Formats: sequence, C-alpha cells, structure tokens
Amino acid sequence: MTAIPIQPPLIQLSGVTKTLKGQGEPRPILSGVDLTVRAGESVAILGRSGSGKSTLLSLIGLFDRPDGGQYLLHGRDISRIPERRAARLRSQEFGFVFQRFFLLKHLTAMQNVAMALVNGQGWLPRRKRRAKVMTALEQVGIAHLAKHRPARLSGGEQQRVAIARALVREPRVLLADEPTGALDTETGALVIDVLHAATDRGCGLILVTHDHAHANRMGRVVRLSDGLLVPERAGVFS
Ligand SMILES: Nc1ncnc2c1ncn2[C@@H]1O[C@H](COP(=O)(O)OP(=O)(O)OP(=O)(O)O)[C@@H](O)[C@H]1O
Repeated sequence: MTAIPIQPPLIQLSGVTKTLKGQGEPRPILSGVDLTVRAGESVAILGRSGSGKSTLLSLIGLFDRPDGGQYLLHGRDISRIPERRAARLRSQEFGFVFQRFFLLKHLTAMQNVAMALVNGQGWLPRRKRRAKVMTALEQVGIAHLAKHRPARLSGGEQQRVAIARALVREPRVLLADEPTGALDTETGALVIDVLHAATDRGCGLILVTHDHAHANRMGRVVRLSDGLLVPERAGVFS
C-alpha cells in the first residue's frame, strides 16, 4: 500500500507578534496570532477599525515580516526571509485584492489583467498570455467586457477585473482586504461569490471585512481582538 503524502497547510502562523515602533511608545498590534489556512479553505477576519487586520494581511502577503513567532508557507519557514525572496514568493504565491481597484484607466480590462503577467511571469507567447487572461476574465464572469476601459465599467465590474488580475497568475492564496468596501451590498455580494469560487479551484482565501453577511459566506470566521485571533464561527476545517 502506498502512503498518501499529507499536504502541509498553505499558511500556518504560530504566535506571530508585531509591534509598531513609531516616534512615540512602541505599540503592540499583534501579540501571538495563530492561523492555519489549507488549500480550498476560506477564512474571514473581522475586527474593529485599527485592530490590526491590514497589518496581519500585510505580514501574510510578505509586505512585512513578524517580530516574533513563526510563519510557515507550505510547511517552509519564511518568518525571516529577505526582501528579494519575499518579492518572488509574493508574485508566485499570492493574489491581492483591495478596496480600491487600482486599474490603469487607459488600458482595457484585458490589458489590465495582462499587466499581472508582464510583471513577474517571465516571457509568455502572446497566444498563451491571451488565453490565460481570457480564462481569468471568464472565471469572474466578465469575458464579454474584455475590451472595455474602466470608465465604461461599473464599480463591481472594475473590482472583478481586479480579481481577474489577481487570479491570472494562478495564486495559491488570495488575500482580500475590504474588497467590497466601495460597493453597494448587492454588488458586494457578487464580488464575494467570485472570490469564493476561487476556493473551488483549490485556492486559499483570506478575507478582511467589516460585513458580517460577507464574512458568513466564508468557511470559517475569526476575529482579531486585543492582538489575538479568536474563533467567531468554526467551519468544516476546524
Ligand atoms: N505605518 C504605520 N505607522 C504607524 N501606525 C500604523 C501604521 N500602519 C498601521 N498603523 C496603526 O496600527 C494599527 C492597526 O492598523 P491596521 O490598518 O492594521 O488596522 P485595521 O484593523 O486594518 O483597521 P481598519 O479596519 O480601519 O482598516 C492602527 O492603530 C493604525 O493606526
């Protein structure tokens, strides 16, 4: 009988700490965060304004490093990696979606998505690049708007272009920081659907949100409170 190899979690944070050292007194923001995210799992992070949700997401997305604790990505310790390696992992492993869409207004939806391939994927033949871009636009349901510039797209459609741009590199983890913050409730729900669909393809999804309804669409809900992540609602993986 062959043993089935056990996949390590995509993300495993243990006792992660972060203190902000500005001009005044050092201020602890994260004081021992534990979080495990597996392939295909979705987690919502709730927490009051200023509780450190974006700080946590920037550590997970390797824009910053923890002061203490351990960060494993696919079982490998990346808690203290240098910026060069972090930059490579950021573009290979993560897709980012923010409240603002950050689309280039003179480029079409297609060209905006293709930018993510130009930056960091090496050289891809034109036909292959186009196919990848169209697949990503199809995944978010706006392939028919491929030739539209942002000014001709609604807020929800623009956010879907931004999600396609995050998906086109086939990230293993999607990090979404208030992705519905600039959208009305109905459009926001549609964007959450699109993000959640990525988990069906094995992507891990971490969603920072203030919206309880959106959080409840995720497999698991945790709350950042006093520098710690506490379970709010367990999911199938917990
Ligand atoms: N670069 C920085 N320099 C100084 N303080 C910062 C910096 N970035 C964040 N902070 C502070 O750290 C704390 C946590 O900020 P963070 O943005 O992570 O919170 P948040 O939970 O995402 O808030 P919100 O829900 O309002 O977006 C806040 O008090 C914020 O003012």
